[in-house]
Amino acid sequence: MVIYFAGGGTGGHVYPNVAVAERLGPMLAERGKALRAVYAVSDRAVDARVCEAEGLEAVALPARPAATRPDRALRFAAAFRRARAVAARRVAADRPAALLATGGFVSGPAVAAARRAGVPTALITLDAVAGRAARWLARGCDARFLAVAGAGLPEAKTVGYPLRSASLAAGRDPGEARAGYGLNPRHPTLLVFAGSSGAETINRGSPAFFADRARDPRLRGWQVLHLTGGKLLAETRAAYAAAGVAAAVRGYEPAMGRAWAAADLALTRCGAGGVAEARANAVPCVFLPYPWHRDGHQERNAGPLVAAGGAVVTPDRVAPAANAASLGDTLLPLLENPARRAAMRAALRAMPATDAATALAAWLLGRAGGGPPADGRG
Ligand SMILES: CC(=O)N[C@H]1[C@@H](OP(=O)(O)OP(=O)(O)OC[C@H]2O[C@@H](n3ccc(=O)[nH]c3=O)[C@H](O)[C@@H]2O)O[C@H](CO)[C@@H](O)[C@@H]1O
Repeated sequence: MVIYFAGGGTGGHVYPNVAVAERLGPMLAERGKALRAVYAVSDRAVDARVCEAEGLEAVALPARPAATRPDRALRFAAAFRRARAVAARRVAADRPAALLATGGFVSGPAVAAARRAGVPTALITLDAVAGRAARWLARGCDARFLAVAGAGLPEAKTVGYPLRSASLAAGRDPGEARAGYGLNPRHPTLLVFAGSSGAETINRGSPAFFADRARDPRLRGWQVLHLTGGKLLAETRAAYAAAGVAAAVRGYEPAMGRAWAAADLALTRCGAGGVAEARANAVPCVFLPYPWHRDGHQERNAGPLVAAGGAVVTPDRVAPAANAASLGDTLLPLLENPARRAAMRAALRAMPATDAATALAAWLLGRAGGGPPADGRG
């Protein structure tokens, strides 16, 4: 059975689809059917990298993000039509039984092509704020789901965020995870990363924070696992070395569960995926929201974790020196206080669990006409 999964432009739009396919495969197998998952992604390098690493069958659509400037609107419309035409050709050839979209600018043309071909479509809005594009897209889909209640699509059902197994720390030993990165298995570890693409402000700000406090006894023993997103790899490595901090600096970790398992605390953005993983893995966080979004969705994504007492939010002040100074007020009190970190971890563990991947897989199965399991169970 062919199912289409649309969403791309960043890892945060592809991985939730992988999570749903992971659940749907066994459900179909129980019914004597095999899943062929086809991922409609963007033609950006970041999507190609994720699809290659995950071994996904991908259709790269030449879509572009919606333009806010009027002089770019024509270019957006032309790219939309081109991407829809590519998607339509593939949909006609593959005849998918259903399509799930996670948003991002490739979802629009993919959903449009599927609808014209009569394919049932669903949208999951991952962020705590449904932007203009998500609201527009939602109108064209047969079913609407939310990862976070109150995101601004009143008729949508809240199911939580679909998490793939590779992003879960469960079953991994923290000491072994640290040793796997060449770190001391017994030392406390700060995980630093900025979503799927990395951020120069965090890649520079975190080493600057440690450099400013090179001899501070409160940081004694701490080591860092820093995933740069491929940006400034050599510079970040050199900056930690100059600050005298034991650090494993990597470009990208395909199985984030390993990194979460190694972590006692995380310094990160609050993209929908990062927040959901921090919560599921019960890792306390200092969140630095992406500073250039106008709708404040990253701050809102972090809201439930902050309200539960499992995370704090502090603005990304962009300049490394400014971030190094402000992290002194937010990160330092957590680094030096194991009891507070333990309380934050407990607060995250107490948050209610969801299983969005199963809920979405069940919708796809129902709309695709999966039928009952072969052994007759309902
Ligand atoms: C700058 C920007 O606009 N970011 C948006 C983008 O985030 P983006 O895709 O960057 O971030 P998310 O936090 O949603 O997801 C990142 C994913 O990448 C994974 N990962 C990260 C680093 C690594 O080395 N390996 C790895 O696998 C994480 O485990 C996570 O699953 O889409 C999200 C979902 O709409 C939004 O909330 C974010 O605001």
